[in-house]
Amino acid sequence: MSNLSKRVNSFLALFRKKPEQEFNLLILGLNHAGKTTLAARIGSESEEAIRSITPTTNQTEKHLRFKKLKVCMRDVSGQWRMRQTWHTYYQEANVLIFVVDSTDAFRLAEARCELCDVLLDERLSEVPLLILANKQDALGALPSAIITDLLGLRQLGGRLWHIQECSALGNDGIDVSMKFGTESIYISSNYTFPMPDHQ
Ligand SMILES: Nc1nc2c(ncn2[C@@H]2O[C@H](COP(=O)(O)OP(=O)(O)OP(=O)(O)O)[C@@H](O)[C@H]2O)c(=O)[nH]1
Ligand SMILES: [Mg+2]
Repeated sequence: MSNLSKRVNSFLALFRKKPEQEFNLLILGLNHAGKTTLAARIGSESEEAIRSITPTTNQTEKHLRFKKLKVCMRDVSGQWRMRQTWHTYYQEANVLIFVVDSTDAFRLAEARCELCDVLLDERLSEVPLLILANKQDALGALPSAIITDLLGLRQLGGRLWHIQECSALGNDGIDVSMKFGTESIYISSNYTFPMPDHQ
């Protein structure tokens, strides 16, 4: 190729559309926390489908568009023996969503241990963390301030994190949660597109 055609080619390349990047949201948490219900809610599934969700056996992936971003949501099982497979999804994660059942005070210590383990992994060291204090519609749900203490979130240091009360089943607090999700993608990946408005 001549020098001239090389230069023309590189000039034209400036105008070619880059393939759109897809961002990975990894949804973790203990079994029964509400991860699949959340994923179905974000994916705008029907009420009937959302209310007939059963425990996850295989991980599921949903590709969708959220606030102008192309997103892949990974929802994995929180059953004890399946937690050993979580690490296989760390490498690609851009945002980690950790769902807790706010009504299950007894299992918050277990959730804290699992979360600690997850956050110790080097592959997630730069990944923003969104904690969802789910099931706020249910009687006895603990507020996010108490869950923050019980999970030891104030000791997270420099990591970008946020805790949000929500009800995946009642569709409450999901939009505001995802606002953190998308903003943290923009911040952590230096994504150059304009920030979307969140109306
Ligand atoms: N009251 C209430 N129940 C919820 C909420 N979110 C989920 N649930 C219920 O909690 C139960 C477990 O929900 P799942 O979404 O299957 O939980 P999961 O975290 O995916 O569980 P695994 O797949 O076993 O890891 C279901 O009966 C849901 O209907 C919520 O916001 N409020
Ligand atoms: Mg599930």
